[in-house]
Amino acid sequence: MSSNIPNITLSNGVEIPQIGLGVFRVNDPQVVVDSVVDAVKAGYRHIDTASFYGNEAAVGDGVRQSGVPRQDLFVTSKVWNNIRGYQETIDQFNRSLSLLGFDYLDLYLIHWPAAGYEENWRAMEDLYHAGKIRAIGVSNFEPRHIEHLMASATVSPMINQVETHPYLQQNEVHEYCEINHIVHEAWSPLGGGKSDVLSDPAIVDLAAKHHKSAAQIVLRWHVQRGEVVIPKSVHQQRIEENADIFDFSLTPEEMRTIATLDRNGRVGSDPNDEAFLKRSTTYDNQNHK
Ligand SMILES: NC(=O)C1=CN([C@@H]2O[C@H](COP(=O)(O)OP(=O)(O)OC[C@H]3O[C@@H](n4cnc5c(N)ncnc54)[C@H](OP(=O)(O)O)[C@@H]3O)[C@@H](O)[C@H]2O)C=CC1
Ligand SMILES: O=C(O)C(=O)[C@@H](O)[C@H](O)C(=O)CO
Repeated sequence: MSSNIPNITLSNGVEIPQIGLGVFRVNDPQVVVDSVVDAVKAGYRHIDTASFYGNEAAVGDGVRQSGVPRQDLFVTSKVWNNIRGYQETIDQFNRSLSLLGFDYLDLYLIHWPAAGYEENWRAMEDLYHAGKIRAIGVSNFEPRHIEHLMASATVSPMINQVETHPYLQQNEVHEYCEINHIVHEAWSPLGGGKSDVLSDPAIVDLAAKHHKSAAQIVLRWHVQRGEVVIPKSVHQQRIEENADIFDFSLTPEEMRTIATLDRNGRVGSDPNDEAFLKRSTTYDNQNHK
């Protein structure tokens, strides 16, 4: 099955497929490989991982078993909060590249705005200029974090990946990114399996009206806002379903209806939580939790 997933052009001209497969909390390497292969079969050309997820090697294996050339796939990884300083960032990037079995990355993100992120960024700028990374960005950055970064940066972030779904619409971040030519990428776009958003009556009504699933309505809402989304599933049917959202559209009134669902429905950690940011510098993988 092929799906016509469109690309979005980043500020440096690099194109990123608007839907990618997320693999956070997919711990069994074979399940990671199978999910990546299933996603590519379903038309995905974008995979989102991180050193924190502990599955970069399996993602690389999935890419090599997908039957699609590496250069036709867009792979993201991220540097975690325990990596402090310029050289540590360079070394961590090279560890991720080695685990993935790649000689370049399409996108590399600072995972959270932990103290000293300016130094992480300086290393990423050099890796970008050296052609080891095609695009660089940030994750979980509030506008104030980006403003602070830009005081010393020479390359502007091309993406900001933040928790976003109808119960946490991140409109301030969305507008800031739009004004500053930074693509808004949504993590936990379906609520991370920890939200009631997929059973919200308004979403369920729209799903019935469009003969689509609630997940497809939510993902269509994201893409019509111009966001990149990275839904995670380990089930082939859902992986296919999540990409099958380009044969319908939501009307302006329906988009306005979903806009009214916004509430502080955060399912993950909060970048404004300094205690979390400090604590997270002591973690080196997701299994600390
Ligand atoms: N930068 C950051 O700080 C963060 C980045 N991320 C990235 O974002 C990705 C996506 O976010 P994530 O939190 O994983 O979760 P999502 O919001 O993508 O939701 C995934 C959950 O929804 C279920 N699901 C998937 N598709 C459907 C469907 N069509 N219908 C019903 N349920 C469905 C999945 O179950 P099942 O697998 O059983 O189908 C899973 O439990 C992550 O995998 C990771 O790559 C995530 C967190 C933080
Ligand atoms: O936010 C949380 O509580 C999580 O577990 C994840 O957001 C994790 O911190 C992460 O960044 C995954 O990419």
